[in-house]
This record gives sequence, structure tokens and C-alpha cells, in this order.
Amino acid sequence: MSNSVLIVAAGRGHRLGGEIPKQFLPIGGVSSLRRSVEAFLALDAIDLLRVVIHPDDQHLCEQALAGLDDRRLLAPVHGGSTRAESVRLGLESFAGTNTRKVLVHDAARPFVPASVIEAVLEALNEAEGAFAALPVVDALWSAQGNHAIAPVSREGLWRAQTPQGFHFDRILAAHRDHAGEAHDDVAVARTAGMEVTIVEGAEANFKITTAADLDRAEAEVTRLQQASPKQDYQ
Ligand SMILES: Nc1ccn([C@@H]2O[C@H](COP(=O)(O)OP(=O)(O)OP(=O)(O)O)[C@@H](O)[C@H]2O)c(=O)n1
Ligand SMILES: C[C@](O)(CO)[C@H](O)COP(=O)(O)O
Repeated sequence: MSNSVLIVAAGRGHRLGGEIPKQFLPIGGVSSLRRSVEAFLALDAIDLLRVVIHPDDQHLCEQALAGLDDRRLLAPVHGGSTRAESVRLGLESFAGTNTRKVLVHDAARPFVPASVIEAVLEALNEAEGAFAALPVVDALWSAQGNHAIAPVSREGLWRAQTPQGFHFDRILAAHRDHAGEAHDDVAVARTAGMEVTIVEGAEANFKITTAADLDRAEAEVTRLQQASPKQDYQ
């Protein structure tokens, strides 16, 4: 039975803007998509990996993944106009394989640590779903415009990341039943009544959403190069 990975990369990156979708932009010379794919393929526990792309991005995807010679890397499939639709189409592409656990990861999270991926996989031995998240630590306020109104409890609040992992048959059925957009795949799973466990995410596993995140990503590459100068981050 396989552990399969879907890297969703069909978004348009409207909040960042620009001609080229953010997952294909170079960060220290290597795209976020390629960094995400390589992070999963570095693990022996991963059996299959598929990227979900926009139909217009076939060439960008080929460029981003050029030279990656790994039999576990399958041909990309096309996504949809919402993230939920892209995930569902990716999941459909694994029907007929012997996938038992599936991990869904944003191409826009290029620095996912191996320990986080392994923790999600491990949690799926006990739970139908598991995902990486970090607890909210800052004080929270509700506001109207920039006028503070009232404090809000941070108790029990988590910041969701990916990977989000699930027992394959259950999450495929949940996505087929789910109408419209979803907060994330945990929301789809919870709507279907699945039990979902939280495992500890990582600050480095941030999502590139805005221009400030791209700057942060460049800084992260510099930090990684300094921590491990022999590695080729280009
Ligand atoms: N229709 C979509 C929308 C999003 N994604 C993917 O889902 C991940 C997280 O989504 P987000 O950060 O919201 O990406 P975008 O939708 O591209 O960004 P924006 O909302 O700014 O347009 C990204 O890797 C993105 O490519 C996808 O595969 N298909
Ligand atoms: C799936 C996700 O990355 C979890 O944090 C997130 O939901 C992506 O979309 P968002 O629109 O940036 O919240």
C-alpha cells in the first residue's frame, strides 16, 4: 500500500501579483514548486508524487522540474478554479493506484521540514486525518478598522499549514461529496465526520502569499546556506 503526495500548484497567485505564478518564481535560483517536490522525494517513505497544475502552466512546470529523474514522480494533472477542486482532481488521479495514505501540500510552502512530513505520516497510523499547525501565541484583538474593540481568547486556536494527510478512500469520498470552496482539506474532512489530529508544524514552513513572503523566502535560503554551506541551494 502506497503513501502518495499531491503538490497543489494550480493557483494564480493573485495576492502576490505579477506575470508568473508564485510557485514558479526562483527563490535563491530554485522555484518553490521544485523545493516542495524535492522535500518529499527526499523521503523513502514516499511512494508516489503528483503535481497539480493550471493548464496554462505546462511549460513552466516542465522547466521547474527539469532533470528530476525519479520514478515516483508522476506526470502532472490539471487542477480547477479553486484549491478544493484542484485537490479533488488530484485525488481522482490516484484512484486505481494502491494509495492508502495521501498527503496534500501547497507548492507555495517550499521549506517543509522532513520531520513535519514524517510526523503527519506517523499520525495517520492512528487517525484518519492529520495536519501540521502551530498554536497562536500572540494576543488577539477584534477591531473595527484600526480601532481595537475587544480581546479575543487565543485558547485552542491553531494556524493551519500543510501537509494535510488522510486515509485515501475517506478523503476522496469526502471531496466528491463537498460542494464549492473549502477553508482547506481538513475542513472537507471534518464536514465528512473524519477525526483529524494536529501535529506540530514549523515556522519555516510558511506559505508564500505576498511580496513580503518572497523576501522572507530569500532570507530563509541564505540562512540554510549559512547553516549548511556544502549543500547546493544554487
Ligand atoms: N485553484 C487553485 C488555487 C490554489 N492552488 C494551490 O494551493 C496552494 C495554496 O493556495 P494559495 O496560497 O491561496 O495560492 P493562490 O490561489 O495561487 O494565491 P491567491 O489566493 O493569492 O491567488 C498554492 O500552492 C496554489 O498553487 C491550486 O492548486 N489550485
Ligand atoms: C491550505 C492552507 O495552506 C492552510 O494554511 C491555506 O488554507 C491556503 O489558503 P489561504 O487562502 O492562504 O488561507
